[in-house]
Amino acid sequence: MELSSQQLALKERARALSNGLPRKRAAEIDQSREYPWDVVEALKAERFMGMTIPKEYGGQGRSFLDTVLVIEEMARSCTVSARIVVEANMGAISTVMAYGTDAQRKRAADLVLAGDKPAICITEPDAGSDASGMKTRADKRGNRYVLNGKKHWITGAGVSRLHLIFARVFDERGEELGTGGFLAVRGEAEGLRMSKRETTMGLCGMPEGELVFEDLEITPDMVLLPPSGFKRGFADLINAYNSQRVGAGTVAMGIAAGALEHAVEWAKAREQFGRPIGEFQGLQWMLADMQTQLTASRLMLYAAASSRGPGDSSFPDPALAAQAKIFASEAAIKIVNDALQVFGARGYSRDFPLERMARDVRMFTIGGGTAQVLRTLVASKVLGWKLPQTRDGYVMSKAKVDRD
Ligand SMILES: CC(C)(COP(=O)(O)OP(=O)(O)OC[C@H]1O[C@@H](n2cnc3c(N)ncnc32)[C@H](O)[C@@H]1OP(=O)(O)O)[C@@H](O)C(=O)NCCC(=O)NCCSC(=O)CCS(=O)O
Ligand SMILES: Cc1cc2nc3c(=O)[nH]c(=O)nc-3n(C[C@H](O)[C@H](O)[C@H](O)COP(=O)(O)OP(=O)(O)OC[C@H]3O[C@@H](n4cnc5c(N)ncnc54)[C@H](O)[C@@H]3O)c2cc1C
Repeated sequence: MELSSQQLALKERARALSNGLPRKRAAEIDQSREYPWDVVEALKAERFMGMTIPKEYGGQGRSFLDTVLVIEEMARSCTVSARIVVEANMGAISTVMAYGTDAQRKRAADLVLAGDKPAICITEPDAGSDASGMKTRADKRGNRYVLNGKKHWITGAGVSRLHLIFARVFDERGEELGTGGFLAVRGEAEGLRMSKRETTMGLCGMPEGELVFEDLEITPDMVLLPPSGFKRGFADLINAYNSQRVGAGTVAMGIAAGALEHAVEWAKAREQFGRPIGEFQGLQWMLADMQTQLTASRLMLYAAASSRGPGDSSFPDPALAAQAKIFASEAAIKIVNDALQVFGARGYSRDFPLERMARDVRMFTIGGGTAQVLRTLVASKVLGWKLPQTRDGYVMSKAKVDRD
C-alpha cells in the first residue's frame, strides 16, 4: 500500500521521537513498573495524543491508518509508549468521538489532549471472551444511573482519568434494557475504586488493574448512548472497539519490527567460526521468514485500518480487523522469539532488549479478544452463519443427563 508524502513525514517524525526518549527509557520503565509520564509529555509535544480527535475539538482529525504508522514506530522501541498511543487515539476515545454528545466529545478531547490515556472497561472475572455475559449493572434511578460491579485487567487502572465502562442497563422496575457505555472520570467520580494491580509478565510500566464500582452515580451527561439504543448497545460498542483491535495488532507488529532490526544488526556484527553469523544460511532463512511475516502483518494492518465496516460505520471492518490482529499477534510472537534466538545467550539476558520484547509481545493473542475468539468471528463471516458460543456443550449436557 502506497503511503502519501504526509504519511511518510508523519512516520519519520514518529521514528525520530521513538529513537529518542522511548528507546532510552524502555528498559527502565520495564524494571521500575512505573507509568512513563515523561514519555506522555513527549507524545503530547509531538501531538500524538488525540490525533484522531476532530479538529473542532482541538485534535487533527487524523485517520486510524495515520495512528497505526505512529504506533508501529513507538513499538519498535518501547511497547508501553505504543500502547499509550493506541488508547489515546482508538478504543474509548474513538467511541466517544463517534457516539458521544457535543459536550462529551469536548470533555473527552480536553482530557486526552492534556495527556490522559483513557481506559476501556469491558472484561470481568467471569466475563472475558464471553464479554456480553458481563454482570456489571447500571440501574436507572430518576435521571441517573447507579453502577455496581467489577472489571479486571483494565489497562491504565490507577493512571487513566477517563473511563468508558460497559454495563447492562436496567430500568426502575428492574427490567433489562440492554447494554450501555458509561463515562466516569477518576478523581471526580465517587464509587470508582482500583482494588488491585494485576501482576504481569510484560508491559510492566503499564498498570493493569481491577476496578470496583460501588454505587457509582452516573449523571445523564455521562451516559454514552449507543446509536441503536441500549437494546443493540453491545453490538455498537464492540463495533467501535474494532479500532483498538487494529491498534493492538500494530503494537505487536511494531515490536516484531524492532526485534528484527536488532537481529539483523547482531547477525552482521557477531562473529563465530571466523565470520559474521549472518553468513550462515540457517540464520539467513530465519531472517527471511521473519521479514516475510512482518511484511504480511503490516499490509494486513494497513488494510484493516483503512477499511470501514458495513453501513455507515466509522470503524474498521470487524473481520479484517480480526484477521489482521490474529495474524500479526501470532507472527510477532514467533518473530520476536526467533530474534532472541539469533542473539544466543545474550537474547536470554536482561541486559539486552530481546528478553523484554519477548515478554511484552506475548499479550497480543490474549488482550483485545483472544486469537481463538477472533477466529470464530472470521469463521462466521466465511460461512455466513451466526456462531453462538453460548450453548450446551459436552460438560453441560452430561451434567443434565446425570441429573435426569
Ligand atoms: C462479541 C463476543 C463478546 C461474543 O459475544 P456473543 O456470542 O454473546 O454475541 P455475538 O452474537 O457474537 O455478538 C453480539 C452482537 O455484536 C456483534 N458483534 C460482535 N463482535 C463484533 C465486532 N467485532 N464488530 C461489530 N459487531 C460485532 C454481533 O454481530 C452481534 O450483533 P447482532 O446481534 O448480530 O446484530 C466475543 O466474540 C468477543 O468479541 N469477545 C472478546 C471480547 C473482547 O474483545 N474484549 C476486549 C476487552 S478490552 C482489551 O482487551 C484491551 C486490550 S488492548 O490490547 O488494548
Ligand atoms: C495485558 C492485557 C491487557 C488487557 N486490557 C484490557 C482492558 O484494557 N480492558 C478490558 O476490558 N480488558 C482487558 N484485557 C482483558 C482481555 O480482553 C481478556 O483477557 C480477553 O478478552 C480474554 O478473556 P479471559 O482472560 O477471561 O480468558 P477466557 O475468556 O477465560 O479464555 C480462556 C481461554 O479459552 C479460550 N476460549 C474462550 N472462549 C472460547 C471460544 N468460544 N472458542 C474458543 N476458545 C475460547 C480463549 O481463547 C483462551 O485461550 C486485557 C488483557 C491483557 C492480558
